[in-house]
Amino acid sequence: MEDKVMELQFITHYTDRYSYFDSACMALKGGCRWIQLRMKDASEAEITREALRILPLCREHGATFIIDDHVEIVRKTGADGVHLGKNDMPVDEARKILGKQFIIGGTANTIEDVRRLHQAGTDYIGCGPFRFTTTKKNLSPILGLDGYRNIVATMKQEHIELPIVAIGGITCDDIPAIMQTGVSGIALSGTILRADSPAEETHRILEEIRKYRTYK
Ligand SMILES: Cc1ncc(COP(=O)(O)OP(=O)(O)O)c(N)n1
Ligand SMILES: Cc1ncsc1CCOP(=O)(O)O
Ligand SMILES: [Mg+2]
Repeated sequence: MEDKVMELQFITHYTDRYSYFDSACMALKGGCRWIQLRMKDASEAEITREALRILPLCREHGATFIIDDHVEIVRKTGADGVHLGKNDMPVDEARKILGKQFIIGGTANTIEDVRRLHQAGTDYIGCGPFRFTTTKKNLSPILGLDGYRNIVATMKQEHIELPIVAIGGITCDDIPAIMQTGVSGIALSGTILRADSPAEETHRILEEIRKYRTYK
């Protein structure tokens, strides 16, 4: 996976305003090239149906397509990868099923989580929450800027090289400070879905991230 793709991951979330497909369309229109289909409380059949609509759209835009939680749906649909948290299938088990060709992301809230995910062979880490958000139930403790600074510093000391994507309640105004903690990118949902123009907001967010991002 190209380093450049890891700048912004748009995560879908149920709203009365937009379908999952429409929200993915708007993020892609705004220039995002990394989409995560997250459909909490939906059946496997519903997630599979939506994934099969969004996958060709991501292919047309040269975007990476990740599905939340469901290793088997990723394998069946040929999506690019899966995102797994502490209550999902362990990353090493998912790796045995998916092999090296698929991307596996993992959720971390502490440096211990990062170490464990690194050992297990994760490709990137969604690290958060930055602040409180209603998009996810049962949030882990809030990290804030200091949380990211400490995690990034310890990773450097321990030579752990893994892209860290900050997540949780992030808006465009937060991006300069978060990017300056040394994280690789940003994952978000609500701030794009609540915007008057989600595509324009995606574009604005990407421009902000790019001001602070150094490409390897
Ligand atoms: C990029 C990214 N980071 C973290 C998460 C959260 O995953 P998880 O802890 O499994 O919680 P749910 O999203 O499944 O509710 C994520 N999805 N994406
Ligand atoms: C999936 C997830 N994991 C931690 S916070 C979060 C939700 C991110 O969405 P938002 O940007 O709306 O807070
Ligand atoms: Mg999960």
